Amino acid sequence: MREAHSVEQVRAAEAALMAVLPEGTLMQRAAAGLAVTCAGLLGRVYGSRVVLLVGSGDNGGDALYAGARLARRGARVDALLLSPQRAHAGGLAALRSAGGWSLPADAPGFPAAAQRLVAAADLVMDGIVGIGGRGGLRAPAAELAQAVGQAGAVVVAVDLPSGVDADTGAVPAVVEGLPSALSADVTVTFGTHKPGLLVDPGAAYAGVVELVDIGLEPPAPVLRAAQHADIARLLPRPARETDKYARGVLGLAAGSERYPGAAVLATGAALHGGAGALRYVGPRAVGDAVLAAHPEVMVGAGRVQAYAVGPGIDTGEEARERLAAVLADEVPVLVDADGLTLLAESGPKALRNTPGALLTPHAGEAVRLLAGLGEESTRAGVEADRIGYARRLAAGYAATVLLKGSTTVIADPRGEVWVNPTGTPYLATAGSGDVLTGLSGALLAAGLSPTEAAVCGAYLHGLAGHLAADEGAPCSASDVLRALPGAWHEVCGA
Ligand SMILES: NC(=O)C1=CN([C@@H]2O[C@H](COP(=O)(O)OP(=O)(O)OC[C@H]3O[C@@H](n4cnc5c(N)ncnc54)[C@H](O)[C@@H]3O)[C@@H](O)[C@H]2O)[C@@H](O)CC1
Ligand SMILES: [K+]
Repeated sequence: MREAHSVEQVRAAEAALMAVLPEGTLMQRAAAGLAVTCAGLLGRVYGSRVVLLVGSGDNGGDALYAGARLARRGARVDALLLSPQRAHAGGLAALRSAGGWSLPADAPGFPAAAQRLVAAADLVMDGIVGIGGRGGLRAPAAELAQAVGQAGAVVVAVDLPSGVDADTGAVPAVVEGLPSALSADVTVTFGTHKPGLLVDPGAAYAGVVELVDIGLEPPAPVLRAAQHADIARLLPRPARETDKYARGVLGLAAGSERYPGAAVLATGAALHGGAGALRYVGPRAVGDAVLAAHPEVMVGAGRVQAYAVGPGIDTGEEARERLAAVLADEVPVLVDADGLTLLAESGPKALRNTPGALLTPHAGEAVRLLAGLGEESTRAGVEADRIGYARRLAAGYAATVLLKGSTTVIADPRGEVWVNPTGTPYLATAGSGDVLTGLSGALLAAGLSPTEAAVCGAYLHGLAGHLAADEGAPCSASDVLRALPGAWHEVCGA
């Protein structure tokens, strides 16, 4: 499990540790880990060319001390001092005594000289700002970031890519064609992950994230991201004596005569979700289409362990009755798509008899659900603060909320938040949500909690998206569906 802590939590944990350690210990631990990663990326340190982008705070100090370690091993290290008067004094002295060079930003001819050094570098270390950064890159850092992007060097961000908001992953808009954040191949982060490394757009800037343990003992995380092993532990596996009913039966109320495809896709995905059986509940003609595609499905109402309701059911009176019938069954329920639009009309009271609910809105549906709580919002507002809105919805509806998007965020009513690390833009395709609903619904029926079903469903769905788009070709929701068994194999080690 990857865990992320807020800047405030990191600062508090750092203060507690610094109170009992000799001064400078934490920075030395950070710099040592950073230098090891950089040396690994360089392969041969002796004779390599390393450029440090050094800002005015301790993030620059980390870069300078790590640069000193590489210089001692024979690398040519040049530090570009973006705030020459405020560069970390101890770090700069260490670099110089190790044989490294520095070039202050106020030196004559700095821009051209700095760009030449960047163009010739094997590795660039971004120590402009870390958790103390506010807002995006400014001149001259923004010009350098552009030069770094055009150079062939490996880019290593120190703690987090400069310009990325550590707590939210937000990256300010591009100004005058210059990047507002540095794009890294590898980020070496200290003590714990920062939320901005796990949430887009920040996550996309961070590249591969490596964690260096510096001994921090932070409290409960503000954000979690599951890994293969976490998902493998949660996924249902049939025991020897199990029968199909013990494995869980999912009731699926999806599709309408207008949108039969949603039912077929959701059913197909549910058959790959680990439940023992599936009951389709809906119009006769849609049931026939479902049966034609998936003969293993039972058609018609009956006893189920969980329901998934909503994709393609439409929003008329008949759909309202279907949703009400599902919610009256008092089993855990997943509500998606049209089901969410209808739920938003009645607000959280419609879920009062439900033992556990999972809501899976995209940003537009989230706006409707928020209106059901009496809160006005916009799509853009939700996109810009995904974690905050997912939390508010989870608390307001007393349900787990899976907010779909470039980074899918899952919040539970207690305020715990997960981000899904496996997403891909290829999943932004018609019917993709129906696949997620069927899959997560089946996991719910198999006995996972709404939050576990959301975390595992989003994870497998994302992996399947990657597998389906493996050749870089656009894929359809049906391709994602076909890739689901491959995603299970990947997670469970086949
Ligand atoms: N907190 C910890 O536990 C540890 C922190 N360390 C390092 O210290 C960093 C935090 O250091 P600081 O608190 O000094 O803060 P930073 O070095 O992240 O940045 C703060 C400095 O940057 C300036 N600044 C802020 N936004 C800017 C922008 N957009 N453009 C240009 N300059 C900007 C500020 O005026 C301030 O001088 C961490 O990210 C990490 O790299 C490590 O040395 C080890 C331990
Ligand atoms: K940085």
